[in-house]
Amino acid sequence: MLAPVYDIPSLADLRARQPKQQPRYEDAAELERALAALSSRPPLVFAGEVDDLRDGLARVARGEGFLLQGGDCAETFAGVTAANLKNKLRVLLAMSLVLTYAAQVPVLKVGRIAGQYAKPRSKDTETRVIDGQEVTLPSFRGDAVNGFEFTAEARRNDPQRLLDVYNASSATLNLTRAFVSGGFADLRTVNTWNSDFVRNANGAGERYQALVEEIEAALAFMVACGIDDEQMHTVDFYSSHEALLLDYEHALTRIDSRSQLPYGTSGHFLWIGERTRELDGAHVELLRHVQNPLGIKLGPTATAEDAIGLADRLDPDGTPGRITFITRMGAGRIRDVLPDVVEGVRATGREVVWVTDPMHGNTYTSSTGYKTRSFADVVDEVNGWFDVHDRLGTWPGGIHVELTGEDVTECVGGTHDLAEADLAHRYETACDPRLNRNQSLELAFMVAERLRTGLQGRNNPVQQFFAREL
Ligand SMILES: O=C[C@H](O)[C@H](O)COP(=O)(O)O
Ligand SMILES: C=C(OP(=O)(O)O)C(=O)O
Ligand SMILES: [Mn+2]
Repeated sequence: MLAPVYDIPSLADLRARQPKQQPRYEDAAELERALAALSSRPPLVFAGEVDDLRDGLARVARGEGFLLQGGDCAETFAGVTAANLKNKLRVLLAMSLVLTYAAQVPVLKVGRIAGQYAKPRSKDTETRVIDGQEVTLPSFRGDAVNGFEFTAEARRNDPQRLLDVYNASSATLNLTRAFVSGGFADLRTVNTWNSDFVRNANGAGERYQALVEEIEAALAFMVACGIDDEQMHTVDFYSSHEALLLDYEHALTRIDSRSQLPYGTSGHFLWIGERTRELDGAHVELLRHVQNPLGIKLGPTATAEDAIGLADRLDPDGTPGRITFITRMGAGRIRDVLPDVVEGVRATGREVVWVTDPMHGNTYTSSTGYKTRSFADVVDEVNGWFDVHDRLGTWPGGIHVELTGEDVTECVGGTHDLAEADLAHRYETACDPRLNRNQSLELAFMVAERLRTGLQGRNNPVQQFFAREL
């Protein structure tokens, strides 16, 4: 195993590793000026918050917590509005209430928020037919890099956008902190959002009505017992994104003045994507130096050896809460591929967090030409993931979902049974199709059911409480 590392690698070292998925800029001097400006900006998140999240994830790894991570595939600058953020937080908080009740453990709430502006793409260019002519332009790589609009000017990589990412993330974090501590997250209000959902949710509504009523009764009981208002209405909420752009992440990697240790300060939780997780690559090299909790995406070709190699490189001393494996294998592959990976990692004695991303292995193009996902496939992958963990006795530690609080029509299926023909109605994503508000809540209720049935015999804090001798 490698020794722990306490310095920050140079940008030159990272660039020499020829990292994948990085934008090239026409004017190198302009990039350097933007990075110099970024380097002098204050951190977006603080070491103490990052440590708290890592400690929370250590509890998840032990089966004493659950992770809910969700938000847009690609945040956009235009999407930094109070209404958009409020709706996104609302759906995440509503999901988290149901999950907390069902899992009988605290739920860590982590947004794909305040930094999720850069996208790895499968193709470098995009071709469209315009006025009968084929036009080919660079792919959209997220607002951090270029513009979504299909014009040569918009698709030009612009280093100023890195500063815009910082500003947009800062505004988002500011509002998020205000929302989650200012009464918006009050559990009573949150439960009314869930009852609205079940009331309007066709068949699924009846199935989940009882759960909402139980939660309401539990809340009423807590109030009757005199639980203080503060506990009812403040929650912790963390930010996360894929640490894709090395220029940006490097500029925001800082030595914490108290501990003298390096932290990624662009977000609390950083993850390495499926396309950039080579062991000797620049992404692993940068992130192995920071103290943040790290996510690693594992696709359908991942092996136990890959997972163990990454864990050894990124976490040589086995820090609790450091490693989260986010599996995104696809509904058709999860039951075959996941068991070996989980068993291999478990045999090393590591305690990691196992999370399912049921989105990225289930993308296809609809007959109407939209990049979409079927809610049934999402549910199938989640069920497959639960089946594997239940069989192996490992703790299914959390879900990672692309979602929005808006009533978009990007994924088919769900309570309102969206059809491919409906996709055109409100297809607004800048990259991958997201679950809309109802689909997200339905997923939370479905996960809650699985958590409840899988709880038998599990030694969690609630069960310990009831088992304690009086
Ligand atoms: O979000 C994930 C990836 O960026 C995305 O799925 C890639 O999409 P593409 O295949 O359209 O490039
Ligand atoms: C790019 C993403 O995922 P993956 O790396 O798993 O493809 C994503 O989470 O948006
Ligand atoms: Mn995506």
